[in-house]
Amino acid sequence: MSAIGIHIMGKQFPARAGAPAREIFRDFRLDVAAGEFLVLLGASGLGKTTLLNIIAGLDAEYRGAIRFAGAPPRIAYAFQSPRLLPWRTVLENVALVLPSGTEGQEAARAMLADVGLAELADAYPERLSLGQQRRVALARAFVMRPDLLLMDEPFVSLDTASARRLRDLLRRLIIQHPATVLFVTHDSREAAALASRIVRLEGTPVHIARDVRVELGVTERGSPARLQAFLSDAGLAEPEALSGGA
Ligand SMILES: Nc1ncnc2c1ncn2[C@@H]1O[C@H](COP(=O)(O)OP(=O)(O)OP(=O)(O)O)[C@@H](O)[C@H]1O
Repeated sequence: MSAIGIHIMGKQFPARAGAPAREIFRDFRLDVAAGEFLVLLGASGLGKTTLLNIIAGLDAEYRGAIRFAGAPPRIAYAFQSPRLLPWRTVLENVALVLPSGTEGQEAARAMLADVGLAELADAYPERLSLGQQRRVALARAFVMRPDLLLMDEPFVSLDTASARRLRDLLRRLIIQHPATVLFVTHDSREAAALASRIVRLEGTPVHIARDVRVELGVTERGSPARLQAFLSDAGLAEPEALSGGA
C-alpha cells in the first residue's frame, strides 16, 4: 500500500486544433493515505485523467512533484477502455504483466477464476462482452499485486446491473488484495458505493470543492436510497440521474 503526496504547481495543455491553451492545474495539492479508496469525482474534461497520468508517471510535463512514502509503489492502471490485446487470449492478456513462466501462468489463471472467468481463459477478447472485458482488465490490474491502483472510469458504458456486479467484485478484490486506490468517476452514486473518501474536483484550473469521508456499511452501499441520502447530506448529490447507478 502507499501514501501519496501530490503537489502540481502547474500543468497546461497547449492550444490545439482550434481549442485554446488550457491551464489544468495550478498549485493543486492532495494527500492520499495508505489503504484509502479515494474517489475523484468531477465533470468531464476537468483533468481527472490528466491527474492519474501524472501520478502514474505517464505524463511528466508538469511542474511539481508526486511523493510516495517508502519504496516506489507497484502501480496498476485500469484505463477507461479495457485495452486488451486482440491477438492474445484472455489468459495471455492477464499474464502479460507478469514475468513469463509457469508461475505467472498459474497466477493469471487463479486471478481469472477470482473474477469469474476461468472458462474463458483461452478465448480471444472479441468473443467477450464489455462487462467480461472489464473483468479481464480488473484481473490484469490485480494479478500484479499493486500497492497503488489507478482506475479511470473502469465501469463506464455498462448497464446498471453489470456495473453493480463489477463494483461488488472490485470491493471483494480489494479486501483480498489490499491496495491504495485512486478511482475516477463522474457518477456520484458510484463514488458513494465504493469510496472511503470522495474528493470532488471543480473548475479551471482544478480545485477541491468537497473532501468527504464515507463511512457506510456494506448493506448501506447496496441501497440506492441510502446512497442518495448520504450524497444529499454530504452536498454531493447530482441533479440528474447518472448511468450505471448503484
Ligand atoms: N494531450 C492533450 N493536449 C491538449 N489538451 C488535452 C490533452 N489531453 C487532455 N487535454 C484537455 O485537457 C482537459 C482535461 O482532460 P482530461 O482527459 O484529463 O479530463 P477528464 O476530467 O479525465 O475528462 P473525462 O471524464 O471526459 O475523461 C480536457 O479539456 C482535454 O480536452
